[in-house]
Amino acid sequence: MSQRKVLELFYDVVSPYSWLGFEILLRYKNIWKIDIQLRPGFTGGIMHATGNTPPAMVPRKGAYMSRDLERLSEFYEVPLRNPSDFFNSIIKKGSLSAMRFLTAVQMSHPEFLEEVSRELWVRIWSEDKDITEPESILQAAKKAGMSEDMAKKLLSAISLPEVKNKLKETTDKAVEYGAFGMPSIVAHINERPELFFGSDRFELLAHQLGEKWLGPMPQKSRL
Ligand SMILES: N[C@@H](CCC(=O)N[C@@H](CS)C(=O)NCC(=O)O)C(=O)O
Repeated sequence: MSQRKVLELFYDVVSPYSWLGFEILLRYKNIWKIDIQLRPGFTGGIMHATGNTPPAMVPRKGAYMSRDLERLSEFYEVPLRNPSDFFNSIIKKGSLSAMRFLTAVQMSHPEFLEEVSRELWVRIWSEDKDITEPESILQAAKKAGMSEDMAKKLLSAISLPEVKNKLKETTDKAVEYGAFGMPSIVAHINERPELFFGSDRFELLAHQLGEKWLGPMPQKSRL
């Protein structure tokens, strides 16, 4: 039996394009028979390490991005909605505590990683809600089906050096692969890691994997 190809998805919940990449890859998981490794990282760390800046810091790119996301939301059926105060929620408040929480989830209860990630995206990129306060993170964990006890325990772990180091290690690994932003997908094809940046390279990724791109909703596709 042929082995599933491994794809690492480096993502950050502050990044709306990461949400698209995450949902699309998961839709294709069994169609392309790929093994997806979710790798929560920190965009701020990648930007710092590579001298890059978030695209929306250029006003014209920010305006384009806002319309781009509206169109992509409809196309991919992911309920993205631009936050009312982009600068405050995305740039100023950011996602460090949320990404440390996801790292703690990954380390101790990886079975919740997918759903807690999604609930954090729903808060920040769909419901225009905070993801930085402890109560906000606990709410996301609860909606993901985690018990309050477990969520509180993981939340108290986010200041531990092991958790901080693991997030840094994941971020550094993405940079080592050549990443300069999020999402970054690393496909292990014929033992060679191939980096794909963004959520708009799926057609190319499919080609490289020797698979078919069936559009945004592959389960519904009649191609
Ligand atoms: N064209 C990409 C854009 C992805 C993107 O802009 N990602 C942001 C974070 S939300 C980033 O890290 N950008 C770095 C860059 O553009 O250099 C897509 O459609 O997914």
